[in-house]
Amino acid sequence: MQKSDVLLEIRNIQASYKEYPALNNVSLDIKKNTVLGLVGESGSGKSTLAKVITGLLQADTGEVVFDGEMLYSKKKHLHRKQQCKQIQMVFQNPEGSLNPKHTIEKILSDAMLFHKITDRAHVKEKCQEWVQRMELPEDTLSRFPSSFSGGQKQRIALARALCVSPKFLIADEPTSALDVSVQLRMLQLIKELKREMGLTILFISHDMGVIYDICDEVAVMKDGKIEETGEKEAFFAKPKTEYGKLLLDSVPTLPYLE
Ligand SMILES: Nc1ncnc2c1ncn2[C@@H]1O[C@H](COP(=O)(O)OP(=O)(O)OP(=O)(O)O)[C@@H](O)[C@H]1O
Repeated sequence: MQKSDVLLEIRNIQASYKEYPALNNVSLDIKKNTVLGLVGESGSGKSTLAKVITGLLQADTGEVVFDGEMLYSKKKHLHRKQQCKQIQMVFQNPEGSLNPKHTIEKILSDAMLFHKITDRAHVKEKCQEWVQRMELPEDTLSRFPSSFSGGQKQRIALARALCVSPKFLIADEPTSALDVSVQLRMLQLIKELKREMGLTILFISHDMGVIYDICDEVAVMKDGKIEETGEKEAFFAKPKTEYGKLLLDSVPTLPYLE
């Protein structure tokens, strides 16, 4: 693999909460235009890795290189604003990224104006485009986050993340709180937007059916370490490690595989 094919290089990251070592020498390459599924049991360090990539948590050692540029190393934070624009995140709980006191119009326009995606004269039009793209109700822009269903809130959070035209999206269990039909539509939307926007995605999930549906590659985490990585098809056909095998064996059904 050529270096230029890689969007995000994570090199030897160690990260801890006080004395607790949550990430132990994690290295991972994420290729441009791919969806990498990050799986592993609860507490294995998946969200911690996401926090390090987004800069929410400072790593103790290691480096993160984004699109050939050092994002940070040796506790130094570089290119903070650039990082905010290029790397966006959606969480299991969309409320976390939606200010309850702001209308959806304010939430979307503040993000686009801050990152200079458009100017004041055109921002409302852009907000409206996102409402349509996300198949949200017509009156969405004048409403507050609490007035939407879980699935709608998650689509607003996705619009909030993608309206600033990031290159990289971290999706941390974005569909796990949704019922199955709403979950399927959300996954379809993510796939469509990935194609349209040329996004690279780190998709964290416990659901191996969802991972199979949306990902190109899989990385397995256990106890703060990467156990194995590989192409999705190869992983699902024959995991390289006992733990990978255990994860697949513990899945009762894989509806997306049928
Ligand atoms: N703020 C925190 N303070 C102390 N320990 C934490 C904190 N956040 C996470 N941890 C610990 O770090 C380890 C990794 O947690 P993390 O949330 O990254 O796991 P995860 O793989 O994302 O789990 P899940 O799948 O349940 O979301 C766990 O043992 C967790 O208890």
